[in-house]
Order: sequence, then C-alpha cells, then structure tokens
Amino acid sequence: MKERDRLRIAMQKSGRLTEPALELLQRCGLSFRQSRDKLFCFGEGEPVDLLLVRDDDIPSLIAQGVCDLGIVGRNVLNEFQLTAGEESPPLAELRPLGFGRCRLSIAVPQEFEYKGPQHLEGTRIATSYPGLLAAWLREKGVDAGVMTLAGSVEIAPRLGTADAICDLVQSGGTLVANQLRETEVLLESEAVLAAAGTPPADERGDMLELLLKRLDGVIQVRESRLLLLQTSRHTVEAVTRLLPGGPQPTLLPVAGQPDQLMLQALCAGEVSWRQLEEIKKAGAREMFVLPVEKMLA
Ligand SMILES: Nc1ncnc2c1ncn2[C@@H]1O[C@H](COP(=O)(O)OP(=O)(O)OP(=O)(O)O)[C@@H](O)[C@H]1O
Ligand SMILES: O=P(O)(O)OC[C@H]1O[C@H](OP(=O)(O)OP(=O)(O)O)[C@H](O)[C@@H]1O
Ligand SMILES: [Mg+2]
Repeated sequence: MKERDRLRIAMQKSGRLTEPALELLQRCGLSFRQSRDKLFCFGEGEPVDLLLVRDDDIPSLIAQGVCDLGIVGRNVLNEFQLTAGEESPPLAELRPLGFGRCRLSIAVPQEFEYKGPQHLEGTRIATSYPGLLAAWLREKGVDAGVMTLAGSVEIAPRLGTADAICDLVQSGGTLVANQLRETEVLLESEAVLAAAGTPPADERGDMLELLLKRLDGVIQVRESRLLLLQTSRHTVEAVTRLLPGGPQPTLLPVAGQPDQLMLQALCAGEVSWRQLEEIKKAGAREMFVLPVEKMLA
C-alpha cells in the first residue's frame, strides 16, 4: 500500500472542542471540502485532511499512525499515555491551544472531613480518569479504591457507590449542584495539538513544520492586545512599569500638548479591568484596548 502523503488531523466530531478547533485550523489557512456530518474532510489548497471522531479515540489514532496530529484535551491525552500499555509509542504535546480549559480535580461531599490526601486512605473514588487518579494516589502514598465510570461520575457519592470523585471541573457548577466540594487539582487541562513522538520524515513533516509556524502566529496574535493611552511626561515611567508583558512601548508626542505623550504597547495576553484601573491611577487617560487582527514583524 502506498504511504500516505497528506497530513491527517484527528479532531472531535461533535462536542466542546469542535467549533474552536475548526476555527483555529481555518485561521491557519486550512479549509475543507466535505460537510461536517462526514467522518473525513478533504483539505482544499493544502495537503491536510481531517478525521472527525470521538475525542477518546484521538490518541490511539495517532499512536497507530492513522493520523499524524490530533486536537484533544490534555486530560484525554495524558490518560491515554498512562493506560495505553508499553507497546504504544509515546505521544507528544506539540502546542497548548488556549481553549477547552478545565481541570481534573478530586471532590468530596460537603460533610466529608478533608484536610489532605491522607484523608482519602481506604475510600472509594469514582472517575473516568483511572490512570491519572492512580498515578496521583501513588505519588501521594495513598491507598484508595479507583472505581472507573464512563460518565455521570458526580452522582456516585449520592448513590453511595463512592466516597469521593475525580472529575473535570470548569465553572464548578456541576459540583455545587451535587453538593460536592473541590479539594485537590490533579491536572490543569486545555485543548492541545498532539502528535507521535517522531515527526514523519517525508513531505508530511515539512507540512507539519509549516502548520506549526502558522499556528504560533495565530496563537500569538489571538493573545495580543494593543493598548493605547495618553499620559504626561512625568507619569510615563510609572505607567510603563504597570504595563502587562510585551515589548517596550512606543511613545509619540501629542500635537499642541508638549507635556503629553501618546503611548502604544503590544501586550501579550488579556488586559483586565483591574490592570486598566491601576494604570489609570498611575496617571494614564484616554485608554483603549484593541484586539490585534494580523501581525507581521
Ligand atoms: N465543562 C468544561 N468546560 C470546558 N472544557 C471542558 C469541560 N468539560 C470538558 N472539557 C474539555 O473538553 C473536552 C471534550 O469535552 P466533551 O464534553 O465535548 O467530551 P465528550 O462528551 O467526551 O465527547 P465525545 O462525544 O467526543 O466523546 C474534554 O476532554 C475536556 O478536555
Ligand atoms: O464545572 P462545570 O462548569 O460544571 O463543568 C464540569 C462538567 O462538565 C463536563 O460535563 P458535561 O457538561 O460535558 O456533561 P457530560 O460529562 O455528562 O457530557 C464534566 O464532565 C463535568 O461534569
Ligand atoms: Mg469522549
């Protein structure tokens, strides 16, 4: 059989990661011919195709070489690595992608007395992440029962089938609704670009490199904000010290106001209301925070 010469990316067919993953790939200049109810989408323009699958299947599709890349939660990727067995090749997390953020946490019923991992000794913990939970318990030297459930983990304590749970948390709403309290964070997760440990040595490897460069550009722009403000010459130093990370700001004179300066700064990441208020207190006014559309240094 002829070796595949087009790069193939596995992503979630329908779920939380689907829309943001597609948007990210589109921003990287990829577009696909087939409709999304098909499992396979042929890439137009670039030799990159998509396979739409259940998110749990993504790591094994990469490990088997069916796909070169996958967009999947770090929780699913790491769980696979811990449970796949030694014959499965190690996978790599190439890039964090900044969406699908959540955490894998232990939670206990409100009335459970919890002062540290040792309080889990001898308990039964329900989870869909037995590999990650067992590794954490081992690291903490705690002997507890790991009960694997495919879903609806949060209901197990109320049913009396578990004493605690280990599940994904984002807003914490599910825990509150089930009278559970978060006690330990095992893993901070987000969607990542996953791949086999060794990149393909043919033209797919070149395409992968190109894609990573585009991805880095897209991520950098997406997280950048342009901050514009006015300040006087004697407060500009204090204002500059408070600017969120990024290259040195550009200072421009303001026509007709020799004491005033216009400051322009590229910030690496969100600029919060709190930060703006602090900067204003230091002497800034007329402040604008703008998203960056494209950037070419
Ligand atoms: N509440 C949440 N908020 C944000 N991200 C989450 C949340 N819950 C899960 N995630 C992340 O999104 C990923 C996909 O979640 P989703 O609920 O769509 O998966 P699923 O039900 O297992 O889907 P599939 O049908 O593909 O198996 C999770 O593996 C996790 O990385
Ligand atoms: O902290 P929260 O914001 O409440 O989010 C956490 C919940 O989200 C996910 O479930 P989902 O809503 O996908 O339901 P499912 O697992 O039953 O599909 C996860 O399994 C938690 O139960
Ligand atoms: Mg799933």
